[in-house]
Amino acid sequence: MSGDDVSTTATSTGSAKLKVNNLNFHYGDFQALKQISLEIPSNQVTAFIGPSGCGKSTLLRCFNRIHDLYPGLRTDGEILLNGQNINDKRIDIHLLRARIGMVFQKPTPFPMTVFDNIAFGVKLYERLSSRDMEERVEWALKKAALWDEVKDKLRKNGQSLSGGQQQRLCIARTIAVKPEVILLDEPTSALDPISTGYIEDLINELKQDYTIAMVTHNMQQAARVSDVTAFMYLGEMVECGPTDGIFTHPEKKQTEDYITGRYG
Ligand SMILES: Nc1ncnc2c1ncn2[C@@H]1O[C@H](COP(=O)(O)OP(=O)(O)OP(=O)(O)O)[C@@H](O)[C@H]1O
Repeated sequence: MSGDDVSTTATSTGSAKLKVNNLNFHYGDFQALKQISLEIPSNQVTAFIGPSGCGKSTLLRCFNRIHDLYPGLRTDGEILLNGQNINDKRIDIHLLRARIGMVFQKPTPFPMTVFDNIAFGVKLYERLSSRDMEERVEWALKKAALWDEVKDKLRKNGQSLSGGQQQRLCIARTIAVKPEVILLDEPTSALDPISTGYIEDLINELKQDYTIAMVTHNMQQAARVSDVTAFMYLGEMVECGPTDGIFTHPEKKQTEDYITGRYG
């Protein structure tokens, strides 16, 4: 565990919640991330963009060590969460995943009731009375802007909701354990424009309480919802900075070519 506390490090956009230093990642012989360094500021939305296969999802998955579940994968370098290196083998991986929650591209509610979808994760970390659990479930559903639509369906199977509702249920499930960081991997790519609008509004609300890192293929979405944009190419971090600047006057030609649709 690192003794350095960088949680107050000032960046151009705010204090860093996550700080990545010289991160490399290998799938067997293939190096998917090369010397990645960046800061993810607190209470802001950082969007990762770049052509297919450039390593966006791989990087996001490094932030809560999902790769640990699979053999043959290798990582080196540091990822500091409030100054603590999460790649340190002494880190409690379950607690880490409570602090850094993840929502995937395809809505993945558990095959259980709406209520239990949320209560399940909370029970892994906390012992709550029935009443407190009911309050937590309601709180999470309200935060995820889903409560009004499901308050009479709490005992229905979560998988019976619409796709957009299922994705908000997954966001509610993530929020319910009170994480510090929420990772969103193309959270709207399976959704219609109305559901996408809901999720984008929600992301905007959630950044008041959480730090958000998201992968998106949709450049308009990155421009609409993110404060910071990171452009990746072939496993490298090409450019990272305030979203306005990246979209109006990128420093690197590769970034400009990508955002103007010249490749990718
Ligand atoms: N399990 C795996 N085993 C081997 N190589 C992998 C594995 N997962 C991803 N890769 C490779 O790592 C590179 C980065 O993949 P990754 O999924 O992170 O890219 P991405 O930028 O998120 O792509 P997309 O936008 O298409 O989702 C790609 O070349 C991919 O083929």
